[in-house]
Amino acid sequence: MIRLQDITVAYGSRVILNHINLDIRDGETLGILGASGSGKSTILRLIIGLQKPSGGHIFIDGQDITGFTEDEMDQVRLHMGMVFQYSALFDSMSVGENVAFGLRQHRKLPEEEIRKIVREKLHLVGLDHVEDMMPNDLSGGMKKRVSLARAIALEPRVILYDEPTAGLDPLRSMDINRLIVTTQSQLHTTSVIVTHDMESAFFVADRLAYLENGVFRLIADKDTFRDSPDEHIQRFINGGLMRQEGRCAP
Ligand SMILES: Nc1ncnc2c1ncn2[C@@H]1O[C@H](COP(=O)(O)OP(=O)(O)OP(=O)(O)O)[C@@H](O)[C@H]1O
Repeated sequence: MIRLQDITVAYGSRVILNHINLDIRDGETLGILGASGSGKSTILRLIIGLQKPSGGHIFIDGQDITGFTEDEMDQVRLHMGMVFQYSALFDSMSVGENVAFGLRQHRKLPEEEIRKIVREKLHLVGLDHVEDMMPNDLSGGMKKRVSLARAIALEPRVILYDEPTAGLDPLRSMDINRLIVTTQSQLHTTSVIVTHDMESAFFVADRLAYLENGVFRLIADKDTFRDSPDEHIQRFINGGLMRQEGRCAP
């Protein structure tokens, strides 16, 4: 389990996260929602150790990782995969090299074994025979798939997704949503997804957490969330869905 306990993040006097608590259960898919700038990506950065909190503690499987050194965090990160907002592939490396990157860094495996794993992971995300292509030759949806293949190459127990459907058209977004669900069920990962995309959130997540003014206004299973009597939450849900249906300006 991942536990954020009494976490505060502040930049000078500007408080982004204000004593928040969050438990992410093993094997669940948690969606984190909230307005732009509310601190959603900050939560992912805290979990993967790219950022330290100003106060509070982060536990992973009962271990307090808050004060971990970079070397200690590297060990923790071996069990985590991250799909970044804009895929964040290395443009100068082929698709195969991108997916193999973590394997080459962390596993002493024969080249043939690495190639086999790369093919397997690319196959899992629905991409065959693309190892020799360069990222710039891929569509946005394909880049996201490669990014996911790279994230799962080391068979992580936790996958963090930052806006996985951002910039994709509705059909490609749904492809990625299905892939997130398939990946979760095949690898039994714990997944955390930061998104603005309400349709995606309701499709992939078991629970949803809504961040506002530095605190969680609501954390609930998705049916409870959808039926919340909180008008603000309803406006957020309906606003988001209306935007996706093109019924109001972004
Ligand atoms: N290094 C920094 N110095 C000052 N403020 C920062 C810094 N990094 C992030 N912030 C601020 O922290 C807030 C939260 O950022 P974060 O990226 O977590 O938001 P978010 O909810 O993921 O936003 P978006 O949906 O737009 O990606 C933002 O208002 C951002 O401007």
